[in-house]
Amino acid sequence: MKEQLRKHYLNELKTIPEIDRERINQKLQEQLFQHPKWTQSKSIGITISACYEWDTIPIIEKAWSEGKYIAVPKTVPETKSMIFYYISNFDYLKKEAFGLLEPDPNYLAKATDGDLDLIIVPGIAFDDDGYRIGHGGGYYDRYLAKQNVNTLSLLSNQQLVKKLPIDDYDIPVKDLIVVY
Ligand SMILES: Nc1nc2c(c(=O)[nH]1)N(C=O)[C@@H](CNc1ccc(C(=O)N[C@@H](CCC(=O)O)C(=O)O)cc1)CN2
Ligand SMILES: Nc1ncnc2c1ncn2[C@@H]1O[C@H](COP(=O)(O)OP(=O)(O)OP(=O)(O)O)[C@@H](O)[C@H]1O
Repeated sequence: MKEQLRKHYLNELKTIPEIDRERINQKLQEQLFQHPKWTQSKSIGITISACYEWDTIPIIEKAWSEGKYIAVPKTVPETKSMIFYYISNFDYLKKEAFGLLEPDPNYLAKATDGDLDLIIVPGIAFDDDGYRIGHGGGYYDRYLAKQNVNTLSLLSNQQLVKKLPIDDYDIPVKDLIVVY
């Protein structure tokens, strides 16, 4: 069920025309930068976006320009866990599984639990309650199970579903910014 939904919505995302993608990216950023969770957060955890994901690069640059701290996740496949590392430029990133860019721990400082004021959670489909389907690694569910941190996701209405199937371990995102 989840696997089918994941495939379907991933395909939807991949086929959004470039012109719409640009407009949605613009609006997501506009709304994010006005959001109280953004303005009130000093340290933000966010991924480096892959091609079909919403562009996080301008978001990271904006954060730096506002004096915020940015931390990006490195996945630990053995334990299916994530560790966030602070970055202040795009120099120390490495291509890892699935072509995702991850921080190089040899050069960067770890964010300790409780450091981050806000985590911007990636996902493929979401429902009104903030439940989400991601890439299927369960990385965010495991991470968010360990600590109660503010979370927010960015999505287009094409990614919004009335009701997703929920498993015991699923942890909903607290706020959604949806662009129509
Ligand atoms: N840009 C970006 N970075 C991100 C994420 C993301 O969604 N986007 N992640 C968001 O979580 C984490 C990486 N997510 C991953 C999710 C699944 C698998 C993976 O190994 N998938 C296997 C099957 C998983 C399994 O065996 O259960 C596969 O697809 O074959 C790897 C990384 C952290 N970084
Ligand atoms: N807190 C947890 N403890 C143990 N296993 C978990 C936990 N959370 C998720 N899992 C496992 O992770 C797997 C993937 O979960 P799910 O399909 O919800 O991932 P996802 O949310 O789509 O992925 P991601 O969080 O990486 O974007 C499930 O098979 C589940 O058993």
